Amino acid sequence: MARNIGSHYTVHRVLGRGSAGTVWLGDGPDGPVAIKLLREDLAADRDLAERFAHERHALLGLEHPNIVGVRDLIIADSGDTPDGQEVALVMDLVRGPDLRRHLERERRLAPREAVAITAAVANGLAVAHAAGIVHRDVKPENILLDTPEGGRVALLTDFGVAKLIDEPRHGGKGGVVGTPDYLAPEIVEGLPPRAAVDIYALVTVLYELLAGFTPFGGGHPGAVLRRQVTEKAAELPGIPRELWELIQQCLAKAPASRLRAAELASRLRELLPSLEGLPPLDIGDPEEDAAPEPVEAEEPIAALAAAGGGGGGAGRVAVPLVRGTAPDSERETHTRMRVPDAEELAGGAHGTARTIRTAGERRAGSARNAAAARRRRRLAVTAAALVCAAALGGWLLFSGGDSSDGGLGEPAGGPPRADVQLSQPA
Ligand SMILES: Nc1ncnc2c1ncn2[C@@H]1O[C@H](COP(=O)(O)OP(=O)(O)OP(=O)(O)O)[C@@H](O)[C@H]1O
Repeated sequence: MARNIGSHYTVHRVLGRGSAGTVWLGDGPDGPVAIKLLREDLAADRDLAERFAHERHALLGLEHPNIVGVRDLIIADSGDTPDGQEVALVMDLVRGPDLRRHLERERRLAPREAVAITAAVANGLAVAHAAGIVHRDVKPENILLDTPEGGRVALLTDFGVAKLIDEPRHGGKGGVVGTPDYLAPEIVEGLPPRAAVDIYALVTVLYELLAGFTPFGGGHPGAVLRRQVTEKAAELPGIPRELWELIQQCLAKAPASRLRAAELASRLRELLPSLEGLPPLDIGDPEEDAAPEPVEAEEPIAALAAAGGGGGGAGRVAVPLVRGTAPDSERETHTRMRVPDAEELAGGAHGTARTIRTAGERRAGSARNAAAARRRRRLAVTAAALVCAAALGGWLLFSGGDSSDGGLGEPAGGPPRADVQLSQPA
C-alpha cells in the first residue's frame, strides 16, 4: 500500500534493507525515486536527525555520474507515534542490482570488468574527496549497477551515512564503525578516517571482485581487524603484474603510500586495453572448500556467543550498525567496535593469512563470500549476533566504549575486555 513521506513523496514497495533502514521505491514531483527511510529508533533520535539536516547541503551537492544523487532529505513528523518522526533520504533510482548480488551470481569477475567498475567508482570518489567528503563505507553493497540503454554504470551510494551514525553524541571518541573486511588499518588503530580509507576499501573490493573473497576477511571480526593491521595481502595467481602492483600500493598500511582517487581511476583505465579478453582468474572456488566443513563453520560462532570467548569463527558476524534491534537486513554488514589496543593487535585473535591456490587445489581457510557457506551459517550467526554483542565484551563494544553510541541503543553492557580471550591458544 502506498504511503506518504513528507508532503511530496509516496513510497510503494521495498527495494532493499540495510542495517540503518529500508530503501523503498517511491514517487516524487520529478518521477520515480528511491527513498531510504531510517530505522524508527534512529529516526527518533533528535541529535541524529539534526546531523542529517546539517549534512544536507554537502549530500545534496554531490553530483557525479558515478555517485547516486541525493535529491532531498526529509525530516517529518510521523503519524504512527505521538512524538515519532520520519527521516528519509530521497535518491535517484538505480535499476540494476548492487555489486554484492552481481558478484554472488558471477563468483569472480573477469579482470577487465572488475577494473572498469573500480575505475568508475574511483572517479566518483575523486569528486567526493575534492569536496572534502569521505565515504567511509565503500563495499560491494554500496555500489549499484545501473543499466541505462543496455550499458552499465557503477554508482557509489550511501555517502555520509556511516559518518552520521558514527558521530559521537556527547563529544566522546567514537568507536570503529564499518565492515571489518574493508576497514583500513589506520581506522583500526584509532586514527580519524581520511580519504585514503576509501581507497583502501575500494581496492579491497577490487581484490574481492577478482578473487571471490576479500584479502583479510574470515573468522572472528577481531582476527579480521588484526590482519588489516599486520598482514600482507596474498598475491592472486595469474593476476597481471601491473594490476597486482597497483593493488598492493593501494592496500599499503601507510595511508600516504596509497594513490589518490583520481590517479587510481586513471591508472586503472590505462590498464583496461591490456585486460581485454582475459577470463576470470583461475582461483579455487571457496564454495567447494566450504562444503565439507559445516560443523567447523557454525560451531565456533555459537560457542563464542555462549562462552563469551574470542574464538575464531569461520563466518563474518552479522552485527547491526547500531545497538538496539536486530539488523533489518539479512546481509552481513557493519560492526561497531572499540578501537583495539596495541597488545590486542599484536596478539590477535585466531586466524592466519589465507593461502591462495589455483582451482582444484584444496585450501584450508574460510570461504568469505561463498553464498552457500553464508546461508549455512546465517541461522547461527543471526541468532548469535546479539548474544555476541554482549559476549564479545570489550572487543566488540557497540557503544564504542563510551556513551558515544549517540544514545541510539541500550546502555553499553557485556563483560569487560579482560574476559575476552584474544591470544592464540598454545
Ligand atoms: N538508489 C537506489 N536505487 C535502487 N535501489 C537501491 C538504491 N539504494 C539502495 N538500494 C537497494 O536497497 C538495498 C539496501 O540499501 P542500504 O543502503 O539500506 O543497505 P546496505 O548498503 O546493503 O547495507 P548497510 O546500510 O547495512 O551497509 C541495496 O542493497 C539496494 O539493493
